[in-house]
Amino acid sequence: MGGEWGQSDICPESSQEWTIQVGQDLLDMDLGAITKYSALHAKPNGLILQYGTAGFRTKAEHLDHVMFRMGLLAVLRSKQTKSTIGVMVTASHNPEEDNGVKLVDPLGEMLAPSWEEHATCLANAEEQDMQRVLIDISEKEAVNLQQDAFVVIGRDTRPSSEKLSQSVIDGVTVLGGQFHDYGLLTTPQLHYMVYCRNTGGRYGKATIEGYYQKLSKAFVELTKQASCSGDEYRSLKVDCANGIGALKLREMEHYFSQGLSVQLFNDGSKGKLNHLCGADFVKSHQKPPQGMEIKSNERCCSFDGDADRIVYYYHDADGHFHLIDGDKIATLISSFLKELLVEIGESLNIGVVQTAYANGSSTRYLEEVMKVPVYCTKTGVKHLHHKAQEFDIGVYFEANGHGTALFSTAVEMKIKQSAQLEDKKRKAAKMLENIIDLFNQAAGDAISDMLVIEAILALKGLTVQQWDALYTDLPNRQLKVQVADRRVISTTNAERQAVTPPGLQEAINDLVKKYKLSRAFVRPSGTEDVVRVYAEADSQESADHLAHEVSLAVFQLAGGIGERPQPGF
Ligand SMILES: CC(=O)N[C@H]1[C@@H](OP(=O)(O)O)O[C@H](CO)[C@@H](O)[C@@H]1O
Ligand SMILES: [Mg+2]
Repeated sequence: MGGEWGQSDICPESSQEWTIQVGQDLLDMDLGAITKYSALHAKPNGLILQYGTAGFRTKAEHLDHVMFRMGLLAVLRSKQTKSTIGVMVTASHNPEEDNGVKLVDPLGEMLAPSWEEHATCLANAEEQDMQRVLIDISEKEAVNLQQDAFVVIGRDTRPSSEKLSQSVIDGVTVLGGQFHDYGLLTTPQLHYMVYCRNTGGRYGKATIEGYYQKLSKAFVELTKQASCSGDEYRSLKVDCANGIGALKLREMEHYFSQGLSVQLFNDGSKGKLNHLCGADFVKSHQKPPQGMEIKSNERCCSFDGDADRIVYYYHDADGHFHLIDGDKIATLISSFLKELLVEIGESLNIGVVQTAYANGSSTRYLEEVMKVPVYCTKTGVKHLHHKAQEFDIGVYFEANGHGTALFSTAVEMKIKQSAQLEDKKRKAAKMLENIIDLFNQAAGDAISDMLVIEAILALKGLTVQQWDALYTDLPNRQLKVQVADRRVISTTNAERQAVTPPGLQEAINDLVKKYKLSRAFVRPSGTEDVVRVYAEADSQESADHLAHEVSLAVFQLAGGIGERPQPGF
């Protein structure tokens, strides 16, 4: 995982005379108090962490200082944006012993890139440099320290999360920020709270009740219109990864029970968080979670540890496992939305955003059958989210099940005018209005996505097998390779081609040529200290061979350490 020990080369040194430049309002920061409290959350000497794809993540025992400092940073960001900022304590699908933290920007989005750099500098500053770094950030970002600050905090169910979120609160308070601690929340619920608070309640009420009511009302309205409402459509098995999703789904289920009954598994009452269960396990092992009994053709889904990802699956009559991942979820959602737009008769544009991990069959189906434009961005939802904002309706999903749909103000305006439309169009517009309310537009959300999917399946009268049959995934394999320094690999073209080290891309090109319908790429992970390898081909055997051969090329050309990658999985 992310933690490294050594010298930080990330933060520029500022001038020795910085004290002279400090304006009067900077001195208003109670620097003495910061130093005093910071010592209580001391940084282990030499520990260096990087704000990665999903914030900071490492072993929980190394994170106390990071939490305190992210409390400080959230206050500065709140003052600068004159908005509420969120801080979420979670390590999502990573093991229970890990933890992590990420900041949520005013519209529920991921932290802006320049502030990610500040986060890294602040987290890595040695005690004696803390004041300087804080002042540097305030100066660079022209933070008005007189401004009020408000921070909202949420945490997952990890044993370490409560204490770590208290350290965030310490950081917020020492810089004079106000806060609201929501306690246990899913990550997307915290994003929702931030979005609500910064849009004057227009998006919804910033309470857990407000979240449950908004989504459930939309879901119940939608499913009322479904003509197929047999039991088959009304029950779903949910693997909650022994995480926060179980608590929140249990609280919420009675709000929507007239439209759907959920049966919860891995609800945290006995098993360990993310252990042999959850969306990440199911997607990467391509097998069902432990602790869930699946009868043939039953519709099942898995959340990850902080409930921002979801994948579906079922066993066919022969007992074969079928995974329905984020790509197929995006396909179902975008085809439904496209049909609604056609019915309403509006020429609004719709686009689907994926990453290099999207299965080749999904991209082909979307482009060639559905005639929907598809775009590829770098891994990490912030990239997909950003791209999706360019469309009237932007649907984005990572193959691992993290995603949502975004709707522009143009769409919302058109729907408002729908009262003047003829009957059939009005019905479609009403449906679209409810679907918009059902999506969490601040972030990918397992609970919200689950309800969207369930509503669409019911409205279209689709079984899980019919959904799965939209297209057939190309067999694929993902592997990890250990190297001394994964930064030796740099990529371009939305991570689909390696630029360095020299010779690596040429080697991959030669290997790919040996297989049919094949594709492969490598990239350094943003959340683990590994290089990820992805390969797909016309058969599982070929995909496995190709992935193995590419792993060997990485090992040889990018400074592999430990044992050479072995064939077989
Ligand atoms: C291949 C893969 O699934 N990568 C995941 C993983 O990122 P990496 O940078 O690959 O470690 O964690 C991210 C955060 O949860 C998620 O956004 C991303 O999709
Ligand atoms: Mg997650």
